[in-house]
Amino acid sequence: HPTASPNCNSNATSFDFIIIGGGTAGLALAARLSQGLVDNCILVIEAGQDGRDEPGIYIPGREGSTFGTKYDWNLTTVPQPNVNNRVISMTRGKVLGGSSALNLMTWDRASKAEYDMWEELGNPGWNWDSMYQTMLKVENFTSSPDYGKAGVGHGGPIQTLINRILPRHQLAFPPAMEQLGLRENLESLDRYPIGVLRSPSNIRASNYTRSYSPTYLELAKSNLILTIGTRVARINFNGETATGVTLQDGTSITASKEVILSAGTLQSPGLLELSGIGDDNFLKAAGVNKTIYNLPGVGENLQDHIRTQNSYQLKPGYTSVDILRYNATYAAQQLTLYNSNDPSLYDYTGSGYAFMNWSQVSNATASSLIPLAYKAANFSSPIDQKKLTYLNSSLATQVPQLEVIFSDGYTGVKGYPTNGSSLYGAEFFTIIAGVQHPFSRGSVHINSSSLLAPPVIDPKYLSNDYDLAALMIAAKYARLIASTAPLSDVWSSEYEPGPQISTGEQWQNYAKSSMLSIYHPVGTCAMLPEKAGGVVDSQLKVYGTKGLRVVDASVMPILVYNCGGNPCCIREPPLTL
Ligand SMILES: Cc1cc2nc3c(=O)[nH]c(=O)nc-3n(C[C@H](O)[C@H](O)[C@H](O)COP(=O)(O)OP(=O)(O)OC[C@H]3O[C@@H](n4cnc5c(N)ncnc54)[C@H](O)[C@@H]3O)c2cc1C
Repeated sequence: HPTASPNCNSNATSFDFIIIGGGTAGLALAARLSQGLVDNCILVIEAGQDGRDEPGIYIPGREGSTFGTKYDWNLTTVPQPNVNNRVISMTRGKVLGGSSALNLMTWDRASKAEYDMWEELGNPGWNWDSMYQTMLKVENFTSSPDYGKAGVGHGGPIQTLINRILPRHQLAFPPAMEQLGLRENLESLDRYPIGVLRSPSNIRASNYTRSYSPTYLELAKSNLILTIGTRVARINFNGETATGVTLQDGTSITASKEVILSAGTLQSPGLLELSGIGDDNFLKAAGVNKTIYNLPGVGENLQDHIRTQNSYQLKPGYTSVDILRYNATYAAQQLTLYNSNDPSLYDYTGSGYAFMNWSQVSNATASSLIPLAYKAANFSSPIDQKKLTYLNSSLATQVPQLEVIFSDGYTGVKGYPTNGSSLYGAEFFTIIAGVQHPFSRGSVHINSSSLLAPPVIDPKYLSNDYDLAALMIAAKYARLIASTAPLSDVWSSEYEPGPQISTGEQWQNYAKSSMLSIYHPVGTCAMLPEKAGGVVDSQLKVYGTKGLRVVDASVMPILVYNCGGNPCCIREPPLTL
């Protein structure tokens, strides 16, 4: 393709647009800008390396193997007093593609009502109808008899499919959920997700590799310049106008039109603060000398999904992905099959899902949780008011409150049995149960003017009785699911938490000791009116500035069920430029 200008190359020191962060949203936006503004020169600056040749990233069945490696920012929360003072991992991709390189490849979408709520919160144009059309443009679904026709897109860059590998014992999950009153829903991506289903995954059908945001680069023209392994230290300003960025090594690069921040929910706020945009008090305490704009919403409103997980030992005759961890010969055979593009256990991604509201757990559950929600809610917060609406209006039947994931293999907190122990070599499945609209909202801020100081992440997990009770109910319900036929026929014992947990107090303690994040932090540069704590307006422009936007999952004002900011959730341009 012809370049915008001969000066649009990697040696340039001036660009039209600079995008900070070549992650999920950053690369999608960069490619669409490149296509739409062919005369403009666009620079993407990504701190991580290119991981497209890394098997831990591209082999679906190796999902999770990159956590804690150089591809992960290895962020953690501060100790969380309500979960036994534990420090919770906040896995985030530090690699081209960002967290889409590390995520678990579940391709799903929230309910219509949850997107419509963004508009009701003061963001004209951000509703199901407009976002759905652009979300469909993201994907190219390979049709399957195991999934419906509505809700899937065709012709987009991200390849999605129904996984060809299905653990035999997972076949018992949908009928167990149906026994518990849930219906099958094979069009879960089309407005109403409630039901039990086999979820699509973002995998390329041609070679069974992860299909994720770097795929967008294939759409880009040569006016897109990508710099990897380079960290932005701050955004530069002339008065209130963003003029470019300074890199970690001190180099300055100019943006003549816009700087676009896409460093993710946990790092975009810090870059704003280091650049002088945020709550004046935080900036001063951290040693940031110059305030460009006092914007107290920066880094606040942190919301995340929470989960527990129960694990069950499979009866003899069932093979789970656990075999790949203890049987090296079998694992090598499966890898050979994978590398020959034959069906292999390494194709595996989680696909057993159920979404439901509290009444579907039981009417008594809904009745007991609603008063706790009213106690937990901050009535001056529009976010909390909307969360109450989900629970206590006609929307209660449409908006999922509980997500259940049938996860093959052991994915608990206690740990897989150690080599030498009697259960080493046993195989498990895990029922993960996630609370979708918790009321806890926390924050992420800098506490130092040094770029290298990790952000102070405090999600305030389980800081109210609703979240704790909901998580406890979720854990108990996971046992009920496992104990319902025909799923009850495939396992011999509950490995975690174990049958000794039975009283209300014990379940409560289990919820506290086993709670984990489900990796969907959002909301810290919220798209809300400024007086409601917003950081960006409905064009994603940062209040009090010119030439600066934020486009990543941090702008989501209110958590949507399950989908944490995958491109399936993030709207593509056009915005007004
Ligand atoms: C383990 C895990 C599992 C998940 N599973 C799913 C799933 O199955 N389905 C689903 O829909 N969602 C899932 N999610 C959520 C989803 O992946 C994220 O919400 C989404 O990827 C966030 O996109 P983003 O663009 O906001 O941020 P990111 O994709 O994280 O992008 C931020 C980018 O900015 C870069 N960066 C940060 N600071 C700087 C700097 N100073 N200079 C330059 N670059 C910088 C980072 O390296 C990164 O590449 C999961 C997430 C994780 C972590």
